[in-house]
Amino acid sequence: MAKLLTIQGGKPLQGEVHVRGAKNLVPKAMVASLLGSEPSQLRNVPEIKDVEIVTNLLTIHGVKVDRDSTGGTMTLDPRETYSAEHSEIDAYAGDSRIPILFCGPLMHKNGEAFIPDLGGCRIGDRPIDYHLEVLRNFGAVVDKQPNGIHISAPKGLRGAKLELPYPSVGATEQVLLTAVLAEGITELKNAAVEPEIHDLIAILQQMGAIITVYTDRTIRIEGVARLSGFKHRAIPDRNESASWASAALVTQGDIYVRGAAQRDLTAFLNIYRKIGGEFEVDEEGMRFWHAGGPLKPLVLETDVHPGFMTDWQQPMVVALTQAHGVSIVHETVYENRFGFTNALKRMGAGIQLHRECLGSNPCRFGQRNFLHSAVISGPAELKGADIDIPDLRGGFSHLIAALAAAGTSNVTGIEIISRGYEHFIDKIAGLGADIAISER
Ligand SMILES: CC(=O)N[C@H]1[C@@H](OP(=O)(O)OP(=O)(O)OC[C@H]2O[C@@H](n3ccc(=O)[nH]c3=O)[C@H](O)[C@@H]2O)O[C@H](CO)[C@@H](O)[C@@H]1O
Ligand SMILES: C=C(OP(=O)(O)O)C(=O)O
Repeated sequence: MAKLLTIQGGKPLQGEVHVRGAKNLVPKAMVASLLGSEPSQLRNVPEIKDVEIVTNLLTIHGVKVDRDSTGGTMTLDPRETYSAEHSEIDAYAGDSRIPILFCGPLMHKNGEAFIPDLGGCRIGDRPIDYHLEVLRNFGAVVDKQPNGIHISAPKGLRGAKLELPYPSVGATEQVLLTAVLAEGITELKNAAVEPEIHDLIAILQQMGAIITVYTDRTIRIEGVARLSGFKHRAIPDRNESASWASAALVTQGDIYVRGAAQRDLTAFLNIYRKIGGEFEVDEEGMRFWHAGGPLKPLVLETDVHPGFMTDWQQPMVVALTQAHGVSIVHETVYENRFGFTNALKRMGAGIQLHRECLGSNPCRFGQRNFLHSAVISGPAELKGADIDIPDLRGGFSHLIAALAAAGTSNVTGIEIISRGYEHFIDKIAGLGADIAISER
């Protein structure tokens, strides 16, 4: 039965939440364990849906995955890996984007892989052309099938000179996970350099890989014949941290995020301070609060790292609905990431979407028919509404808006949020929100 979350808004969120390992790193570290000839250990693993999906996918390929019940420590033993049945793999079609990253590791282990159709948030077309192009350059043969792709390496995988058209996070990870055991040297230009990529590189280096990152977005990988296991503590989830920080700001609250790391939030914190949020840092985490006085409008463009991340855009848009004046947000990473603003408008927010680029960052969407710039006029008095969650970050931003709004919101589709936010209902309740869960 589907769950209904009822929120009585208007209470400042106050207290502490604990953020564990990053959704955008942990499942990939789990995939990396497949490359090893020995078991690996991953710490700081959150209980989120994407981890569960990847656990199941690894298990049907013969990897033994165990985790302790509370501490978040996972062991992954890939010594008896085999090719899973298509019918078993099909069960995971449409669930997550991570299966595409099984290509390289499974080809190295089994000579072939079947990858189900991908899921993930519907925030644009999300093609996998860069992934397939780099894999073909390594020598892979790709066969598109009705419900996925079959990929094989009849002549083995060889290092290649590669350049991405855009610094895609997933395609960069695809190259790393394939090149480390490919024969010879791989050079990747225009690579993504997000903190989660650096964490994955640290993991692969522990396993025995030789990887050099240059300052000009070039990554060089010298293939090795064998990799061992790793023991690693996953970096904290900077997107979850930014979401709680935004929740503190919008509800005029005060939240200590245990586990948050300042280093990976630089671009977010600059904007947070400009709009009127405050933060302080200690060894264990970060405290975020509303500094008092009216929030200030601003101009914001999303970008690849080290820019303002696209996954921070949605909670920040909710904060900007409360700023006194007109703000502009130019989304340059995904062509269709403002769908969540429809519900905010129904709640009373003043938001207009435009096809033009309202900003100066180079953007692939300006000459095309995409509503990828937003003009936000505030402050708006938000009112509770019925909301069906459309995607992960947009969905969490709806919760923030409902928590700040006057009156009652009835929220469905909250299962989507558990793909990336661990125990979020308990956390919101623990911060003093007036919420109830029922079945419908
Ligand atoms: C599980 C995970 O880590 N998800 C993150 C990852 O997604 P993901 O790795 O899917 O995002 P990418 O960096 O690959 O996508 C960036 C852009 O490149 C385009 N593209 C990508 C691949 C491709 O083959 N062809 C192509 O055109 C995409 O459509 C998008 O416009 O990085 C995004 C950008 O930081 C984040 O929002 C997601 O939270
Ligand atoms: C877009 C996101 O995730 P995914 O790539 O898993 O869909 C996200 O985490 O906001």
